[in-house]
Amino acid sequence: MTKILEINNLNKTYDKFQLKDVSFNLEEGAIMGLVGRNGAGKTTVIKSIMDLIKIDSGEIKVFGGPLNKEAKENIGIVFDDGFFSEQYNAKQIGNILKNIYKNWDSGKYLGYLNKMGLPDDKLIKDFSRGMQMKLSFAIAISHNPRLLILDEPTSGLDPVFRNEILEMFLDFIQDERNSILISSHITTDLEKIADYITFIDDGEIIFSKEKDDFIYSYGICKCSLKDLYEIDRKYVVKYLKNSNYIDVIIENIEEFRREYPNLVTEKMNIDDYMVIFTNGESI
Ligand SMILES: Nc1ncnc2c1ncn2[C@@H]1O[C@H](COP(=O)(O)OP(=O)(O)OP(=O)(O)O)[C@@H](O)[C@H]1O
Repeated sequence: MTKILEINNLNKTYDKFQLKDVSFNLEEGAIMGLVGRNGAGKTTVIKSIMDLIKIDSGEIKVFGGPLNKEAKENIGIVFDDGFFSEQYNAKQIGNILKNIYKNWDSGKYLGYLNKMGLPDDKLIKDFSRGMQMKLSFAIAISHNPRLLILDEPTSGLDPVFRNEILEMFLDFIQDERNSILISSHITTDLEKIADYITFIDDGEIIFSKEKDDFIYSYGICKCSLKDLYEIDRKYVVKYLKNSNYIDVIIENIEEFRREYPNLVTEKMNIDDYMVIFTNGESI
């Protein structure tokens, strides 16, 4: 598989925060969800990829090479904060961008505005947040990028809006050449559309793997402290004490179920993993 994005041993230090040897890859035709709690480093990774901040060390390749002008033309980016030109309407923005992007496709842009029910004559400052996000997406996609990078694109949107946007993401990767890197706190969205999940915690990658691999290899065991001490520690990623039981992240869940048929286990989801991992203890 061709790699669209390769990040190797990325390090970046702020006063009180560090990205530590961050490495992961994104393949052609795939959607990768980047998850982690507030302040884990997701936006810092995205800014590093886009060369918006100076990194300390590491190597970042897009489309197999450095982020040059041509590579930038092939990336569409959506950040969650604010809109760059609120005093314009969507039509005026299209006219500006067609002079900036070599591959700007006016027909596609107007088609997206239409499909998303966005008026082209209303000032952007009068758009709702959902409308602004949809417009950001239409802009990001209308210069025919091969890689979309989206930082919290669905936060603050209602489920109907979110669903429409998720459908557009799936549509975007249909041709199997395009890829998406999407950071989100709405892990249920990622469970719906992502092929890969990368979990970052306190500047470190905890795992980066296929979503199906995540779902099938991990599970939760709900047990007592006594049970916990009887479980072979090779299965235990972390555990979290609750008021009257313990949640344990179990690795290699199928084998675990065969070895401990009497213990109660449940399917793992990304939210549970993040909560137990970040608040829990190692054995
Ligand atoms: N310019 C900066 N100077 C100093 N510290 C910074 C700067 N930008 C970000 N940080 C710190 O780096 C850490 C990671 O921030 P980042 O925005 O990457 O997290 P995030 O995972 O995107 O969080 P969120 O989900 O809340 O958006 C935070 O502790 C933040 O305060």
